[in-house]
Amino acid sequence: MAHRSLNVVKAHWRFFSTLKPSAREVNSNSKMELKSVINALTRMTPEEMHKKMRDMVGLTDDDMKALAPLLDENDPGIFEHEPSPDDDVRTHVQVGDSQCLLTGYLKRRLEHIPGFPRPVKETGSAYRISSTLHRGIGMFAARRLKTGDLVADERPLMVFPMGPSTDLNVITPITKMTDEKRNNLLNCYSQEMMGSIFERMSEENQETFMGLYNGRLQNGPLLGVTRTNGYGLEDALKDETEIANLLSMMSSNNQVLKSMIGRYVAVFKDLSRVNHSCSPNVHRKFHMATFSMQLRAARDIEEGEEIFTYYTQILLPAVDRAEGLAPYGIECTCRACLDTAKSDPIRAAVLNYAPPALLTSDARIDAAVQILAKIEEEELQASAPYRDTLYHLFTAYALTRDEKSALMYGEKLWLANLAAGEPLCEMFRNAELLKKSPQWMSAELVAMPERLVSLWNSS
Ligand SMILES: C[S@@+](CC[C@H](N)C(=O)[O-])C[C@H]1O[C@@H](n2cnc3c(N)ncnc32)[C@H](O)[C@@H]1O
Repeated sequence: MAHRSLNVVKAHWRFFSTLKPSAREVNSNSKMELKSVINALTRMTPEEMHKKMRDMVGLTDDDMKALAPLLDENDPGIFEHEPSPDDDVRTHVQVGDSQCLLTGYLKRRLEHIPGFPRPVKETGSAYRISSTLHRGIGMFAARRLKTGDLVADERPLMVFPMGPSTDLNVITPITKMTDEKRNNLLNCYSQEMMGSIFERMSEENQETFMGLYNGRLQNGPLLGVTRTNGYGLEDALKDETEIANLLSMMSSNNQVLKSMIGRYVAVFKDLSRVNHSCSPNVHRKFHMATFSMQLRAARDIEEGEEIFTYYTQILLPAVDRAEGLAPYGIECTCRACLDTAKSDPIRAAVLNYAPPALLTSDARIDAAVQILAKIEEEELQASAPYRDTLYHLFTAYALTRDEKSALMYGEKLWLANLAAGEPLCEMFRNAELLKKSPQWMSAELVAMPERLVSLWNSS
């Protein structure tokens, strides 16, 4: 519950930190009074600000309860880390059927999650795995899926660390090597790690693993399969202590090595069959609490449509995407790669779009609406600018009190957050809640500066 309230407060804080410039624009007559109100607001702690706003707009305790995000079932809770000598020692850990090689720190972090591992969700046969025409095996929607629907939730066959351990005896000589020597050494090291994980897998999982596509035969059987099929788990599962250790002791500026330390890769039975598209139709997100990766529909998907994720950054120009896909042996033939003259400028516009803190002028709203249209036309709903643009449009229309447009964008925002696995999504789950959101409440006040000042003075 404390978590929920904190999340609401954080959302309020995020909104109010954008309030200052627009409130000044709204009515220059009450500029001085407004300025002092807003100065006072920005000096408050989030808790104080939250209480003040509640009192001013007359929200009841029931309203606040309804507004609080539902319990985040994937929340792993807080971990107070007590340093221990085995923090950086790697040990084999089995989670369900998954075989993992994790540091002592990460093992303890997982064990600290209440109910770990929490159950993986049933997806009710939302997908099937079968052959594609030109991309080997792929994943397909077995029924119609709506934006935000869960497509798959799966534990990995194996999880292994990307980099060497941060033991000084290992790191120091590595940082002094030439690129070629270092790569060779890291390959041998990774082969060894992979072997030790593989031999612990059940026979069935070993067979499944070896049946996955190997597009990197030059890396050998185990490492080849892993590099073809592994998903980087990024911030969802990482060892912060290894990263902090490395940064404090490494004088070398080797970015590749730095990006590997503390990071993990996971290989899956079904999720590793999902092919790449530069306009992917799902989000993927790993959750520590269930120790599983979820795919959710980023837009509506028809029955029989292929499910696509991304293997490279989708907003980059086609030539840069091709570079990212080359190690997978992929020459992408998606619509965007076939018509780069049309697609590249659209993606550049989306990538470079930086909405002002508040969009309240017509010209700014028009610019955001146009960017949103480009995102939808180019099918980039799985990219971060989609949610950002929806958030800004919802806020702008709430502030300009265009209820119909605000609710339309608010609902899209809720679905987009749900699809991305963003825990705050529940705050916007229906029109009633949208109308009690901080954005909506502030619209009432900012649109009438005199009322804001008098309410402020009386509350
Ligand atoms: C993780 S696997 C995906 C499943 C794979 N298709 C299979 O048959 O198991 C990655 C490999 O799939 C193929 N692939 C994935 N996306 C592709 C695409 N857009 N175009 C062509 N091949 C693709 C490439 O061979 C790539 O190395």
